[in-house]
Amino acid sequence: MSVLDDIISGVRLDLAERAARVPLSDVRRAAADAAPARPVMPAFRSDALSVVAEVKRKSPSKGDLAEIPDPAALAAAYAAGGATAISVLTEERRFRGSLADLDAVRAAVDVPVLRKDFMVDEYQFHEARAHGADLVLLIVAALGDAQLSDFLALTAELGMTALVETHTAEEVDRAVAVGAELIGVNNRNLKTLDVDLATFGGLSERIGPGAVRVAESGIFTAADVATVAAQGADAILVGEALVRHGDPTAAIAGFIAAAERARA
Ligand SMILES: O=C(O)c1ccccc1NCC(=O)[C@H](O)[C@H](O)COP(=O)(O)O
Repeated sequence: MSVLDDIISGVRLDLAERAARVPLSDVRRAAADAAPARPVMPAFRSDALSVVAEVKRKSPSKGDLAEIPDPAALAAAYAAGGATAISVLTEERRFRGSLADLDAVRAAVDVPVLRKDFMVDEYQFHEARAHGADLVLLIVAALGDAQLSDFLALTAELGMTALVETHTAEEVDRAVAVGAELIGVNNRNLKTLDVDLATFGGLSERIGPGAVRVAESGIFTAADVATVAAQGADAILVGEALVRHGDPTAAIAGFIAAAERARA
């Protein structure tokens, strides 16, 4: 079983437990009653590099990263540095995230908030919206074609935007074919956890100019940002480097400046 399969097994167990406590009909109602999702794409289509800054306590590849006792304060620091969106890991077993983190972050910032999880069931989309998510993650490797298309449609129906994550040429083609507007290339292979920053560069052109291109994972330095920006990244998604940084506000501002220099 791959790491991704293993994570998804745990996600399904936790989901079954939540669904037994709160039926889908209640979650649907809560989603319908939630404040509308914030617009996402205009900010991502601006000329400057967009930074999606992640609240990440722990990961399967690195173990414990940071305590983050106050995710709202961290998110506010990210927004102050110019983050375009905040990614909140809500998976509990492997990342020590929670829906409570999502609630806290959504209440603390005005920028859009991504529910970063392993979305495999309709329930999670209504749940994401009920907890204020403006974006959700769709991992192409975890979904069949019909699911990918249905979940993209459900995301839009709920007023949210999908970040459609890929790692191979075939997955990029599937993301483009389904009409994804925001396509991520994860430099981390979720089956082996190997990280190779060159993955983005190898797939960027294949995405083409129609979608916003997001370079995800393994980005630590201004030089890393310059590399992916020169390869066509419109946005970066960064977790570990920011949660371990003493001054995440300055780090994000530095990433944006590095991209500007690389493109000049
Ligand atoms: O981070 C992991 O180890 C991981 C393992 C398996 C599935 C997903 C995983 N991470 C989710 C992410 O995509 C990253 O948190 C995100 O791209 C930020 O990565 P990084 O900047 O390298 O922390």
